[in-house]
Amino acid sequence: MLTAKNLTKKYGNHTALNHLDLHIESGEIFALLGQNGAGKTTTINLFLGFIEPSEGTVSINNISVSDNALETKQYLAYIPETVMLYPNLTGIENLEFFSSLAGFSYSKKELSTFLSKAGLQETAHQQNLGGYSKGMRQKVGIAIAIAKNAKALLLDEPTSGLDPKASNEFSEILKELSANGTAILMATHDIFRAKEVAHRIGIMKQGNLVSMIESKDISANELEQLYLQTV
Ligand SMILES: Nc1ncnc2c1ncn2[C@@H]1O[C@H](COP(=O)(O)OP(=O)(O)OP(=O)(O)O)[C@@H](O)[C@H]1O
Repeated sequence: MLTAKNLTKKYGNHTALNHLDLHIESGEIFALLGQNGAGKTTTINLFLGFIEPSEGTVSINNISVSDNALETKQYLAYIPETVMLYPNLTGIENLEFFSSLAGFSYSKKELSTFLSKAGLQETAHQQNLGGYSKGMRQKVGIAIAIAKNAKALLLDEPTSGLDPKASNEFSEILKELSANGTAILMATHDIFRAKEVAHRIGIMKQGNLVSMIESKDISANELEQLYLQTV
């Protein structure tokens, strides 16, 4: 579903991402670990089409992002570290607006069901976003992904700043989306969460994907050791 071939991004003489080869299947959760500046956000931004590769290709559902930026966006949902929504609109109104941009027209009841599926308590559906916590905004981001029926979900440090319970709930929702066939690429600094939620984990260093592990083959402690040895 998400494929990078020989994907490289240079800024002047600096190589932010170096010959990345990666394929993430439908239903797979892939976590990218790595120190600040390792190239995780660059990878996500290339999949989103926010930046152009210097070399190589990136495709979603076998469609090239460079050649068909609009088409590939139909398949994608993106949750950045801080989900930016309209503070003066309610949860339902935000969801209505963003799903309409993707060409969907849902009833208020359907929109409310998506928010509940994303784990947002019903009392918050009619409240303005301005009063939401970070975790609640992340849930609206998840609801947008559900409403768009996204085949692929890109997440950039989605659990940073969430309390452990909110982070755990978030991981459970990611697992449900994956069970329904969504491919998920998640950049994170949370080694424990990566082990918990991902099927495979990649560790990046200075633009290179230097380790790739099946999470079933490693404990959280071993993963932490590997991370510390790698970066
Ligand atoms: N617009 C830009 N111009 C120049 N260099 C950039 C630009 N964007 C990113 N870089 C560089 O590319 C490298 C990779 O950055 P990237 O944001 O992908 O790292 P990251 O792994 O996401 O880090 P973090 O964990 O801090 O979010 C860094 O050295 C960064 O300084």
